[in-house]
Amino acid sequence: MTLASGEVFGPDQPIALKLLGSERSFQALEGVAMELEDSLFPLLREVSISIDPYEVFQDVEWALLIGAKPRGPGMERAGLLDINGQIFAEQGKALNAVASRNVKVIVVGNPCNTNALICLKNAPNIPAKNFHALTRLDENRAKCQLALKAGVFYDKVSNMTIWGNHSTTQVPDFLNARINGFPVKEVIRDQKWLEEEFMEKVQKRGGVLIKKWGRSSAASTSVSIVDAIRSLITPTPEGDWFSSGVYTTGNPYGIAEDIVFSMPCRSKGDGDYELVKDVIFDDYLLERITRVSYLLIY
Ligand SMILES: NC(=O)c1ccc[n+]([C@@H]2O[C@H](COP(=O)([O-])OP(=O)(O)OC[C@H]3O[C@@H](n4cnc5c(N)ncnc54)[C@H](O)[C@@H]3O)[C@@H](O)[C@H]2O)c1
Repeated sequence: MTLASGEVFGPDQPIALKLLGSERSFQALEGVAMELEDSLFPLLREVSISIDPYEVFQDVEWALLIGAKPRGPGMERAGLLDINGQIFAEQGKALNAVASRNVKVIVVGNPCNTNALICLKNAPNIPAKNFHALTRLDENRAKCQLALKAGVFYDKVSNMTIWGNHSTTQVPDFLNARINGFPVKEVIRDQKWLEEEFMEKVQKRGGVLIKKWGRSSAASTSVSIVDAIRSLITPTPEGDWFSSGVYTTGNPYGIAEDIVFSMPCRSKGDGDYELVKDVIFDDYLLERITRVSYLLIY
């Protein structure tokens, strides 16, 4: 709805929404398409549905890969990876064959870092830099927790990096984050809270929400997808940055090459990004980043 309303790509940019479904979700998607059509969005010029990624991805400029099989009771992580690996390998091949050469791909379906890596490996004709794993929801959650603790509005929290994976092993970086322009540690003088409560709250928030609500977050996830797109098509405010799970080859931090890892990014607003160089590390942060990059490789 937000995409169709013009709030993301601007009031002068007509859009076509192509929805990729599975056989099981086709009817539900027809319902979604009806909702979109009946909303009479002036910028929405086309809504189409298919279960064939080669049809849906034809010439697309933005691909939001959300559909994935959730982990069911008793299912091993390896089993989930196997099923989702096949989905994202097929979608990567289809993007490689028919999407715009400039397509930006945001992988939401979990495990999103691994799925993004599988997808980009199957799309060798599209720059690996164009693939993102969504960690913006984690960034937003971290900003929210810091704002609540400091008693400020959340827009006062900046420079928030999520390092690593969209999972409980992620590293929310309170060393580089700022509140009202000051280092977090100068505003929240409670190292124990930062190292223990804050980290755990952000890492486990998704799971806690599922327990309470009975399903995974939907509203805040869609807001974070929109935030992630906006961050790539709007110049990043001076001195600030955003987090995204991106391809590590050539990274300046010493993180293992050839994986997808959430790192701090800046954009000129042209859809592209560069990694931020002026971040600082201490032993606590380095040790945690090393641990999560090790977990992603092995
Ligand atoms: N990265 C993040 O921050 C984040 C946040 C929330 C959810 N997620 C993940 O996003 C995914 C979707 O979450 P959800 O709550 O909407 O799950 P869901 O189970 O409600 O919906 C998944 C949908 O994908 C469809 N689907 C399955 N395989 C498909 C395929 N091959 N092609 C097209 N569609 C397919 C299913 O039919 C279903 O309708 C999950 O993997 C979830 O873990 C990630």
